[in-house]
Amino acid sequence: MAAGLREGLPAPCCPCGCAWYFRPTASIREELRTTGHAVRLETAGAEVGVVSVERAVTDWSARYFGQWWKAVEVEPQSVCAGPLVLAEIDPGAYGEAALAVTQAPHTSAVCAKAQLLVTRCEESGVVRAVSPDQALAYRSEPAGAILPPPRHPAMSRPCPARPIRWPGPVGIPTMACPQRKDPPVSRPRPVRAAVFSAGSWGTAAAKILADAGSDVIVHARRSEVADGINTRHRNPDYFPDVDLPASLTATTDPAAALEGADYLVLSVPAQTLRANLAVWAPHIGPDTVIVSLMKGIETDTGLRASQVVAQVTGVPADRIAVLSGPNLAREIMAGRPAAATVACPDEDVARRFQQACRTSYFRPYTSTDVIGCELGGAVKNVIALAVGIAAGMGLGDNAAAVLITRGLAETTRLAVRMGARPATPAGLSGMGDLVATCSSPLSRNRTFGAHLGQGMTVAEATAATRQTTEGVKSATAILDLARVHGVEMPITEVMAALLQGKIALDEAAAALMQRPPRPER
Ligand SMILES: NC(=O)C1=CN([C@@H]2O[C@H](COP(=O)(O)OP(=O)(O)OC[C@H]3O[C@@H](n4cnc5c(N)ncnc54)[C@H](OP(=O)(O)O)[C@@H]3O)[C@@H](O)[C@H]2O)C=CC1
Ligand SMILES: O=C(CO)COP(=O)(O)O
Repeated sequence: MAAGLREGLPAPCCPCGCAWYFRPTASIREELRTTGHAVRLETAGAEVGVVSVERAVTDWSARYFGQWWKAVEVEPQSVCAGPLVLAEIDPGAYGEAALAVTQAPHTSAVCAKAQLLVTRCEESGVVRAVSPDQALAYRSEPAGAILPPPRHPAMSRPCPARPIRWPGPVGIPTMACPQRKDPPVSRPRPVRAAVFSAGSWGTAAAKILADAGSDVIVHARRSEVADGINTRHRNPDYFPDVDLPASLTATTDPAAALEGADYLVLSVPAQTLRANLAVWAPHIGPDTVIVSLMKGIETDTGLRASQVVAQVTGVPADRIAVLSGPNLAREIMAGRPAAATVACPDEDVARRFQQACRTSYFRPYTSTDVIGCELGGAVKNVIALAVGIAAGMGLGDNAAAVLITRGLAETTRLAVRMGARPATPAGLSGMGDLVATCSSPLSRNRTFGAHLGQGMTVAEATAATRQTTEGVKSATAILDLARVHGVEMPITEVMAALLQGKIALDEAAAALMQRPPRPER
């Protein structure tokens, strides 16, 4: 298996004519052989080599697969592949692969607790697969060798393996995660949660967790916010009028916040996640579960927040959860009832977090559909912008209802095409959040839209908005995803054009109303 490869010649390589996006060139083979890193994974009956130019990839393989199989670091020259699997992590190449796989007849499977969409070319035997949860694409060739076979007797045996020394859990053969110091133990409550950051939703989520009995520490980037929480039990900037539980503390030190944390709960603006997380990642413990509260799509990559988390931290998908639903922070701070969905490929992880954040006023449900939950949360912000515009222009309640209903239709189309379960967009993270956000004057996205509808420019509306308005940046990223996946999203398309200054308000309304008539789907 060769992973993390970014160059190569796109070449048609199946008799069926399917063009694949990557073929290892001779120079890449040489680079892998000379400067690459390799890990051999052994089970009782099989062996596989992972070779990559990026150490992070082989480290991750050892850490992840080493929990079940024997993992040893070896010289890359010792790896001679028979069947060859290429794994591609480049977001652009992943997007192309996802499109190719989803447009061909394909099946859905679960591999390492993540969904895998698989298609096979009968003639060539080439298997292509994408894991939407992890933004990983694979291509398996029935034969081929990525590195030259050993040429002399000294090389005909595997190179002396360097064992990765960490104790495996009892009963599991050999090696486990290099970062794991002890076998997993069940922790007595209270669990410890570190909430990054101290904005609207971070503060409300911290309050929920503390009210549920968890030991909660908030990471604030400004010391005056941390001081306010520690000394006056109030968040002076976001909720100066609401008392926080006295047990809730805050710090500006990420290492202190993450010390012994069972959960890292992330609530920063989606476009800042990658850079922030890179700084925080070294302090994340080997067993810490990461929970994303964010409802945005990264503009440069088209990745969902959980995918960014996986990329930056190397934490496996079954330790990354998302919480999403109709959760206007101000209402939750007032103790008004709300519900949400906790989604994780590992339902046990989702159940544990469900327990950790269950209160008399907050009712979490569980799901394994991370894709559906995250897309529902991201797209509803764009639809809320449109509903806000309609409200600002005084277009009436019928128009709002049309936008919400057709907004749900386009959310569902995209989510299902990207691997979500069709029922998820109809749930709390989809329709539930869409209704709350599009109806409430508390919504920042709806309010931003209303400003536009009343005649402000995008720059003026941005200046008038202090808090995070994810839909403004995510609209274009979602539209790009729609195009990659061949899905029609007319409201998103019009919103992206409007936000980019390509069309005016009246043109936007006309563009939606004058679309060719069609059946309701
Ligand atoms: N508010 C809500 O009701 C809900 C929000 N969400 C989602 O939660 C996420 C966060 O939103 P929300 O809490 O509302 O946003 P806010 O604008 O209220 O708070 C943002 C927080 O992130 C911090 N922050 C801003 N920019 C940066 C940066 N560049 N680096 C590090 N920290 C930064 C802010 O710190 P500082 O104060 O120092 O600027 C603040 O603590 C979004 O994805 C949103 O869609 C989800 C459900 C409900
Ligand atoms: O996500 C939210 C409610 O669930 C908050 O929406 P806004 O970001 O538009 O305020």
